[in-house]
Amino acid sequence: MNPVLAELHDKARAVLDPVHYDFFAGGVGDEVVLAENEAAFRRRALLPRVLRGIEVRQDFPVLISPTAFHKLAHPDGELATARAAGTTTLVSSMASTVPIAEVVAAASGPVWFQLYVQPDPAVTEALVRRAERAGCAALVVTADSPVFGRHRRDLAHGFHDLPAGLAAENMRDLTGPGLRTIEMSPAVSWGHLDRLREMTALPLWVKGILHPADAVLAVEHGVAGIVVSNHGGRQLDLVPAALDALPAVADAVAGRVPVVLDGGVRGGGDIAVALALGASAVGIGRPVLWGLAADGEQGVRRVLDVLHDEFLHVLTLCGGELSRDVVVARC
Ligand SMILES: Cc1cc2nc3c(=O)[nH]c(=O)nc-3n(C[C@H](O)[C@H](O)[C@H](O)COP(=O)(O)O)c2cc1C
Ligand SMILES: CCCCC(=O)C(=O)O
Repeated sequence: MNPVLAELHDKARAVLDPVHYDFFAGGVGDEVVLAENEAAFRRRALLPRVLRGIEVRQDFPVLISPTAFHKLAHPDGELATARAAGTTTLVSSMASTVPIAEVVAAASGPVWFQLYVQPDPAVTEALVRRAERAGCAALVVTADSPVFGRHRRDLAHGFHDLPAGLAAENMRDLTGPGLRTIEMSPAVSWGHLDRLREMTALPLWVKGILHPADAVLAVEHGVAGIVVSNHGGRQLDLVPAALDALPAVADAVAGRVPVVLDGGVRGGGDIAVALALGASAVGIGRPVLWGLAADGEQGVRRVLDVLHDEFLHVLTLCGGELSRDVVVARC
């Protein structure tokens, strides 16, 4: 792991309420997948090409993955994350503790809105309109959550709700009192995705694809892009590491839409490996939360800066271009 990210993680662990730290850090079940997401990168080595005479000039292929409840990490919450994002795309969770319009207003780069399709179509449509009005540049539908993941750390702490004063602000005036604000529903299907495409002109991404056949379906249903993700090991503790699922999905998609990988990216070398295995960019989840908890806007900026710097360094050492053949197993 990049040492700056490790330092920010340590600081976040020290400053956060342990219950909130565990909400951010934890995974589902025995946390096998949580560990595997990072371990999968350690199982790969890069086989650099040399003497290619290429000076690296490349956009930073990173998005901020959607994570809920940033005010649990820092009082400025998603406002700090948005300010720190700069030109990096921020995928803002529907479960943000700042309303999406304020997140977009604080950002200088693109903000995408992550959506859990709600059982009540009127609530889903209201959220889409809210994202459109706010000026979001895309919708990201999370597909891997037909039910809430069972996070043992949260269950052990009895952590079920936000502390007084914090709320999932995008839901505030949409769901009646006494309702659990955000619902997950196993009834959500490709038909819902089709209806969303008809409902809005915003590009529609789908997040949480692992099976190549679902990647093909997603392309057939007209998505603008796919996020290969196991939700950071927070949904089903039996799935492969996100990185291990990437090559087959990239093959199935065959360049028709961009494929983003998230889960376990903890350094510039990890970004290079994911790109070589078929990703067009990676998403970063927890490291952003650690930066935010440790040092607010500055902390998030540091996370993005060190990843950018390290990625360019690794890319230069790899001869400037990444393809499948530069990744080998580390035996
Ligand atoms: C605390 C936390 C909250 C999350 N909230 C959401 C969310 O609201 N919507 C969503 O689609 N994914 C959510 N995720 C999953 C992330 O978008 C992403 O897939 C995952 O964190 C990537 O793995 P990483 O943390 O190893 O980088 C959450 C993850 C964490 C750790
Ligand atoms: C309703 C909040 C969902 C957050 C989430 O997706 C996660 O904690 O993984």
